[in-house]
Amino acid sequence: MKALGDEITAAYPDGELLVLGLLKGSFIFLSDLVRAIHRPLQVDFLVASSYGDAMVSSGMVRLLYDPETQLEGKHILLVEDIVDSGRTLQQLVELLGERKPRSLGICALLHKHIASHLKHPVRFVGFDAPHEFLVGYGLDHAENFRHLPYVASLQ
Ligand SMILES: O=P(O)(O)OC[C@H]1O[C@H](OP(=O)(O)OP(=O)(O)O)[C@H](O)[C@@H]1O
Ligand code: HPA
Repeated sequence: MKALGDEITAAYPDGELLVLGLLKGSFIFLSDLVRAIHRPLQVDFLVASSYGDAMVSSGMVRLLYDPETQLEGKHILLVEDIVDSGRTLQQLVELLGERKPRSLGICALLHKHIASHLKHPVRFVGFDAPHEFLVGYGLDHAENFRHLPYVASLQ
């Protein structure tokens, strides 16, 4: 976490930084990450869902909570727990881009590197992940396992 926090700190030498955590999956990662970033920042959340109880994306990303914080003119760092098909990111990047941020960066704890169509690269990646269904450290299957203090595979 220290390396990722240092990398992010160095990437934003100036300007307002808003760290936007994508819930629910990023709740543990986000709280560890913001404490490893050593510069002033604001935190808000976005709630989206596309998996429900399934292990494959429904393809439809539902936005359940939209951040109240003003995004215009700020560096936005969107924090994801995992990038899998990339559909969630693709749709959220389009939505957030319309709000005229100064920049839009993406940070993911885990990246499966499946998505070849991602228009917006994931700039900060914690770990490359296997093509397996992962749970723990915020990640769920049917709302279970989020509390595990480690990441495990269900395969
Ligand atoms: O790259 P993708 O295939 O779009 O998958 C990644 C997204 O799927 C999961 O969210 P989910 O919809 O399960 O909601 P959750 O965060 O509440 O678990 C995960 O937290 C990511 O946000
Ligand atoms: O591997 C995964 N685990 C949990 N949630 C997910 N959402 C997309 N991929 C995954």
